[in-house]
Amino acid sequence: MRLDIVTIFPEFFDILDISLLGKARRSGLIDLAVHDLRDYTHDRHRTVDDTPYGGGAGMVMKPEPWGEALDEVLPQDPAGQQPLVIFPSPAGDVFTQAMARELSTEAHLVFGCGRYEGIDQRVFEHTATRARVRLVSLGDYVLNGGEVAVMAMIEAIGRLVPGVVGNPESLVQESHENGLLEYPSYTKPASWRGLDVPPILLSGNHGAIAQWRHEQQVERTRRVRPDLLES
Ligand SMILES: NC(=O)c1ccno1
Repeated sequence: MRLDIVTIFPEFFDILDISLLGKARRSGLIDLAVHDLRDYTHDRHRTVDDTPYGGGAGMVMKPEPWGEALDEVLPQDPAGQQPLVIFPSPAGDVFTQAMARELSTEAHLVFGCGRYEGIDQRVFEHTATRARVRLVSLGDYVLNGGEVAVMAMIEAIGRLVPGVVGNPESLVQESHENGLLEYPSYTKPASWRGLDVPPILLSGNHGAIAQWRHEQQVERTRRVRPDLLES
């Protein structure tokens, strides 16, 4: 999987050199490049924003730097499947585990990190003439920019790329994978500060353990996220 990130804070993504994603990059499972939007400006101040047409508070990201950055990142003649360009936005489709799994099968994802009051609308329109474009939201709240959202999405998507997580079994019983929240987990010691591990987990009866875990998932989901049981 190829990942490109366009941002005015490239150093924000230095953390992607460590942990599972860093290992996936070194093994070649994931090819990631971060691009500084200011490298596509041509004035002394490396300007990426300007005042909004129609007035209003704040600044809007100029289209020209975005156009030149995406000229470099997107294939000029997309022979194969067009890349998917994702712009984090509170106005986007809500990011879910199902979406993460869907996106983990993409060959090339490009993430465009907006800042200020947002990106000139024509960037989305022009990019859609040469790639698939999706606005995606982490949830109903506003961040100062897209970088935090892109970090979360890359983590959620990257870990689902085959080979990134050592034991794929560990991906199966996670929250939201089967529409339910995960069951509670325990490890040694069997008793800690007067709190004991549920005896069923020490029974060695794998069938009974699986049943108990499913019951825990349903109970936790009903208590915390009843909406998941409606879908
Ligand atoms: N809710 C979000 O994903 C978001 C992205 C940028 N600002 O907010």
